[in-house]
Amino acid sequence: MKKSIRAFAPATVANVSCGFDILGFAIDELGDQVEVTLSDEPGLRVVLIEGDGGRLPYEAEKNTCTVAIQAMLDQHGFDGGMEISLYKGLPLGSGMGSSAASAAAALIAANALLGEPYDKKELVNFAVEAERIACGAAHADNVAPSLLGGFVLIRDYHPLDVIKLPVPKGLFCTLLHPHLELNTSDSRSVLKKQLSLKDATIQSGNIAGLISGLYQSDFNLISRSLKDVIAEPTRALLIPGFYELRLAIQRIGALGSGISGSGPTIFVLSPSRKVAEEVATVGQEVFAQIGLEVDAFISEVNDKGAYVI
Ligand SMILES: Nc1ncnc2c1ncn2[C@@H]1O[C@H](COP(=O)(O)OP(=O)(O)O)[C@@H](O)[C@H]1O
Ligand SMILES: N[C@@H](CCOP(=O)(O)O)C(=O)O
Repeated sequence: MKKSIRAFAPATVANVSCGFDILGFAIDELGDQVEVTLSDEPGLRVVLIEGDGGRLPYEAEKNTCTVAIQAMLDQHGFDGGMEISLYKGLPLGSGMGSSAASAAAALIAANALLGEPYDKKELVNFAVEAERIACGAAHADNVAPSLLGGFVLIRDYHPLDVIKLPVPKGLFCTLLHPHLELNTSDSRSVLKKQLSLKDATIQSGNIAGLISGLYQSDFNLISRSLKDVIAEPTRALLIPGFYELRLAIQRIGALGSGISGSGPTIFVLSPSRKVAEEVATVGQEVFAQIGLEVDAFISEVNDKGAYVI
């Protein structure tokens, strides 16, 4: 029988407001699964995709699963074949790192089939190549937390320097996914190309504050730091209900809200499960008032990341 390995990789919240392209965290349970099977026929082939409504490409050079594995094999030198089956658990263009979860799960499974020549941090180098074809930018703030779990900082891209950060106990996230689709490439195209010195200073203060808050488990500091002057001002205009939700969750004790990745999903951090649940209820009311359906999901920060099933 041909050898197969199946892996799961979680959804992720990239940027976390003040960490544009340099910070992300992983979510529990929601994610993609990929099964990779060794084949006698050389090359990579996507043989099955389920859960995508027939929208994802089977071409190896277009699917993030195969692009990521190919980047790994180019370095590894393996010249056999692999067949890839993708089971999508994440909606496309949602801002929950859908393209990244596929790449991360594919790499974990293929790496395991080869006897784990690479550790998870090394796999990030291959996964960013998949993001390059998915949205035109090799950003690592979805693939790194999806692979490693927890909060992950991308200190540098050249070369990649990926740092796992502590996860404070009792921190909960509510994801509110309005039934809209935003492609990451489109949401990147609305970003302003220049940053003022004033905004660079504000953003630096907040990212430093957020990371300090994670190290100190200081919810108040985390709350004060969840601000974004780079991407949010232009992207929030693409998400109806964004500011109404922010006002509503402030009244019930949430720490803060922001755009998950490039949206339209909104993440809200809370100091307890109880508040996170109230956020889900309030969020559904806010979106109902503007006639938008929304899925709410509550999760602790997933510290495990992608794994072989
Ligand atoms: N395995 C895959 N899973 C998801 N998207 C993929 C995959 N392979 C290629 N893509 C492409 O990536 C784009 C979706 O990525 P993106 O808009 O960044 O969504 P998300 O924000 O959820 O990651 C689509 O154009 C899709 O065709
Ligand atoms: N840093 C990226 C993150 C995109 O995340 P996604 O989940 O929307 O793909 C960006 O802000 O463009």
